[in-house]
Amino acid sequence: MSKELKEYTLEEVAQHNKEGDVWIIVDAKIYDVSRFANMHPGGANVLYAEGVAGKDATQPFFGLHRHEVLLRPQFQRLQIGTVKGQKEQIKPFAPGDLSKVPYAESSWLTKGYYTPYYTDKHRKFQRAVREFFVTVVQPESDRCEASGKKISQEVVDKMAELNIIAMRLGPGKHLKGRTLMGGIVQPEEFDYFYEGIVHQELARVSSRAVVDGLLAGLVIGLPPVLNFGSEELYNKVVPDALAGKKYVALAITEAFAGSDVSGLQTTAVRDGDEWVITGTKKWITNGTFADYFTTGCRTENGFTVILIPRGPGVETKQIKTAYSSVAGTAYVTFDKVRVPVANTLGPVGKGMSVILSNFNHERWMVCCTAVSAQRLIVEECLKWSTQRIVFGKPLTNLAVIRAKLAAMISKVEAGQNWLETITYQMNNMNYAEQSDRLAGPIGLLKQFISRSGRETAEDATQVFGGRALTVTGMGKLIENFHRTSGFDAILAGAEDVLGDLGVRQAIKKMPKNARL
Ligand code: HEM
Repeated sequence: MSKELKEYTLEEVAQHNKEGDVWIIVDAKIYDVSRFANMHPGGANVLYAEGVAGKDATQPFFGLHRHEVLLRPQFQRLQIGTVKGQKEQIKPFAPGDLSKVPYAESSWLTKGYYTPYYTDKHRKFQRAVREFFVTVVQPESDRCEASGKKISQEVVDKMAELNIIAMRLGPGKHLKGRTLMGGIVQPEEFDYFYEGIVHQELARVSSRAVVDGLLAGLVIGLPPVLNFGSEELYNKVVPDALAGKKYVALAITEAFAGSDVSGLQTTAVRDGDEWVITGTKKWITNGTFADYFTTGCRTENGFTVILIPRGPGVETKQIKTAYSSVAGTAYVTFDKVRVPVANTLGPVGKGMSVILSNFNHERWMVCCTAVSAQRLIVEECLKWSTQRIVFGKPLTNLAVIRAKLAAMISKVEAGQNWLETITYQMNNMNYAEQSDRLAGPIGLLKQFISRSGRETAEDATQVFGGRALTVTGMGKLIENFHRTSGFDAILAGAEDVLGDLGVRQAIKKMPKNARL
């Protein structure tokens, strides 16, 4: 703040206690709200009340506002001084800083705790990623969550510069020769723990819809091109996609069939060197702005995946969903779209294995973002229940509130620890081993995390009360999480189906001679 701030005694502040001349103290800072009172969203009279006008209103203030209110430039300007002999206690975080609230960070990021998985390089990487997300992505994320507009090209370009888009696809040949996060980690060292950090940090600063809007379609739609496309197709599509210049969506689900991929009705009929594709796709993340659609099609001898560029015959329509339209969720129609046969991804008729190969990574990614979003809710609830005074005491004095906190902390810690065990397995297994041994555990983990998320959303709503029902204000993160955590239970495979998959895989592996 550039203007000179004077020091005043409590007695001096107390003189300014009436309409037209009101000062208040919040955390040792003195605000002249005389002119602001009539514009105050909470009304003028609350500022003239006894115990507020001319007084230290820190406690009631934090019962009604998030700290960020005071950091907005238009309100910072209201500060005229500080209280003599007092120092502010509630300081904003520097971008990149870790929270000191218990359980607000994973244990590997908490001072005094140890980890078998992460190194100091992971820590350095995490700090850089958080700093970037907090300074560049978060403000844009907040804007786009509210407006429903696509994330700006400027932010996408900055992400591409650091190769964050490429890193969201995990370790692999697509990272070769790239400078990752300014060179903190070399492409050949980049493991799934690094990738997990990117997903988890993204979910700390973004709503569920923004996590998806920030090119989640590409993260799930590009791997079939990377792994199954011809070299020519790879060169045509991948560099532009990873540079954030072209967007990709995975177009599998239909109104006719979701988790039951074999029931799809979009058809591709061969005509010389071209496929002619007709059908519709629903719930396609990033579909409204995608340039390419990695599309599941029914072909003569089975199911085939084909990359369809946006062009004649391709139409996309925004679907209104419970979360923000920043995710670009679309209804896509293909009307006799002609695509070169060279755009086929994997063998004709063997598309199921192309799609299935994608699922584990996608589900693991949802586990990363979902568990991180839950952790943020735990932090919100811990902060709120210690600062909120009811019947003269903090909310944490109530055993019923502490029981809710215990439940949500246990769930997030269980999810995180299981996630890290699976991530470690992914680092040590080749692709075939991962498919064989991890599809079941990842399905079960995703079921556990998404179910825990909804339970935590319910508990958090009870902790925050009415504040959890408004889109802005104290409980805004709880409201958003409560409204959108259900997406984790559906996208990338419905929760119940995935739980069942885990059990079916286990049954398949039961030893023939196992008996009680
Ligand atoms: C520098 C001083 C203050 C500023 C800049 C300020 C600003 C705001 C803003 C922006 C809101 C809208 C809600 C939000 O965005 O969180 C709000 C709401 C409100 N404010 Fe203030 N405020 C100040 C002081 C106070 C004080 C001292 C009180 C009373 C003790 C108060 C009582 C309220 C109430 C009752 C609401 C409505 C809360 C709700 O809808 O839940 N404000 N204020």
